[in-house]
Amino acid sequence: MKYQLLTKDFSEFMNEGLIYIDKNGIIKEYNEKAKELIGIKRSCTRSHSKGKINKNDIVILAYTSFGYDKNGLEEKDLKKIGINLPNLKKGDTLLAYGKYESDEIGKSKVKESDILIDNFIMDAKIDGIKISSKVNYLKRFVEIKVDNEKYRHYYNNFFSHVIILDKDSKEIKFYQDGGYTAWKEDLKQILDGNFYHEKKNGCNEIEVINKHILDIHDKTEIINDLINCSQNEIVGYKGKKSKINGIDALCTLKQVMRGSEIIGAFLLINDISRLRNAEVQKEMVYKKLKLAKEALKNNSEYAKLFPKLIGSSQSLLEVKRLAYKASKFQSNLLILGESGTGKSILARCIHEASANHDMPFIEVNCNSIPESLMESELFGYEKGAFTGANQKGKKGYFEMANGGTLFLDEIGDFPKGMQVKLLHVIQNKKFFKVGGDKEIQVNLRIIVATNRNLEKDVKNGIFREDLYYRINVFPIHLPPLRDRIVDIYELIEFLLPRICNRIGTNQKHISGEAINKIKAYHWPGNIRELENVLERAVNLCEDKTILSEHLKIKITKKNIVNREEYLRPLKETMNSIELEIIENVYNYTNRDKKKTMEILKIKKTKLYEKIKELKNN
Ligand SMILES: Nc1ncnc2c1ncn2[C@@H]1O[C@H](COP(=O)(O)OP(=O)(O)OP(=O)(O)O)[C@@H](O)[C@H]1O
Repeated sequence: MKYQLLTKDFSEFMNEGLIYIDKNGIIKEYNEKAKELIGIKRSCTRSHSKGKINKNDIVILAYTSFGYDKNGLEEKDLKKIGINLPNLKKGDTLLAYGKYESDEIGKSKVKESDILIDNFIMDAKIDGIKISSKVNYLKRFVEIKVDNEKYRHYYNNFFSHVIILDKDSKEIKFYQDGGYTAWKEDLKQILDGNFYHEKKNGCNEIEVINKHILDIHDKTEIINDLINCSQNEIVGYKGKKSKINGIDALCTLKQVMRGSEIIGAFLLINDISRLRNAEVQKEMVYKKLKLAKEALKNNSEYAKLFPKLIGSSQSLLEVKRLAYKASKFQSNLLILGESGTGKSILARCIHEASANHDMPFIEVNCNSIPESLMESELFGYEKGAFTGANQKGKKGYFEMANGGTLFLDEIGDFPKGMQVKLLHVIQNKKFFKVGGDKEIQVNLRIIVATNRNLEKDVKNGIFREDLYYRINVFPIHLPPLRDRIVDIYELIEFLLPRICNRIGTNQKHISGEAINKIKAYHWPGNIRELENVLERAVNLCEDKTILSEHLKIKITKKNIVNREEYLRPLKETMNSIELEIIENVYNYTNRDKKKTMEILKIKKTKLYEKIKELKNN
């Protein structure tokens, strides 16, 4: 087969990292994405010169998951800074400090991986210097603070943060930054006495073109395959799951031919670490849910009772608790919540959990019935009651629901003229059919729902006050999706397979980046909108994984106006809105500064200023 090498210009547009080597293993092309993924190019905020560690230098380290680094430390290496932790396990979070090759005993703090907390912090003082290290699992950053200088790093799967202070001056002589494996700056290498590179404030890049691939990369399986492929030892492959510099990636290898001669090979790297990250986060949510459930042990029945009502956030558990209580007695209920939050589904769940679950559940959408037909639809009519009526007469919804539940959705749209009749029947459980003279007695539960502010409607004279008090005996408020965004994982897990089945397509997964986009959005249409967006994405996505570009949602100003925090100077509010927009877009572009500036049409100085502000928040 004949392959043409992609031109440089084109490769810079690619979403995948691309590395091309000739048959001698010399790197001829290394696109921007590959540099970014491997950390060949990194942006540093502070400078330090090239150097190596010396006896009595102070080492401060913060490992999110000990032992997960390639070439990383082993427990025995920690002894070099006076730390002895024989029970330290792979994956534990480790915060520690100590002096290199000194007799002094270092200090450490360890958190096992299955203990769930939001922050893990260690504060200390060493030789009069205040140090503080912290892992924030929610925002996924790890930070070391020396006096008041903060070194923060955001991570996907793990990060090993290190700062070294000079024994005499106590100045920072080394700090860890992204891409440390490519820069050969793993702590193990440093503690073994190897030199670390100089860092310049701004963009730092390792020269890779015309270097041998093994000068830049270790001889891992994938790099070995690349060399073998360029030498025709293997033909290549597509989409193999592998690790490159600790990043989970799908790797594709192809030979490059000129005529019939093999002149090299290229490696395409598709970063899937974010997907893994989403998995990890999902797992954390599940674990938190488990803890929450344990905390609510006494009432655990209701958590299990409504499996159709997906979500385990605190606020939804509270809804389930109330709904469980409500299902156990025959009182009328009012369900409040924005459109698409699941009011209908909740009403049905309550009916199904009640003693009368095998009796009818009748759902009526009040705004779909013309006012002129409302009475006959609700209460039925006798034969010949009016022209055009059914000869035999008809049962109304109240009679149909007898013994079970009548669910009146959109009660806020109930015509004013009919409200008094509704009040009567709710109070007395008795009514007359249209054209009838016999009062009919029913025994049923009435659940009403609305997305309107009924209190306001009462004030404005649109809704009868007496009816409002009658139906507001037991209100349940369903929170909007944006206020229980942790439920997004379970909802997607529930909805996606159903949508795929319905459409008749293969099951799809969702990328971590897409989940981030979903989480950043405000979901004015709630779960109904989420269903629609996912369905559209399934239709647009030709592969197995839904990417953020398949999600047709926009993070607009409209999404953020629904706030009650404006009682302060306008300038402050505007600043925080601006910050929020920048943060959203920055996260949306996967922390791509260039893209963020392009989208927002802002200058570099402004973006950097705002990012700094975000970091300090
Ligand atoms: N917690 C949930 N778990 C699973 N699906 C849900 C949940 N909440 C809502 N849905 C789904 O979202 C869609 C909208 O829900 P539903 O019709 O119950 O909302 P609603 O609040 O009654 O909306 P409206 O006010 O517009 O009538 C439905 O397809 C429903 O199945």
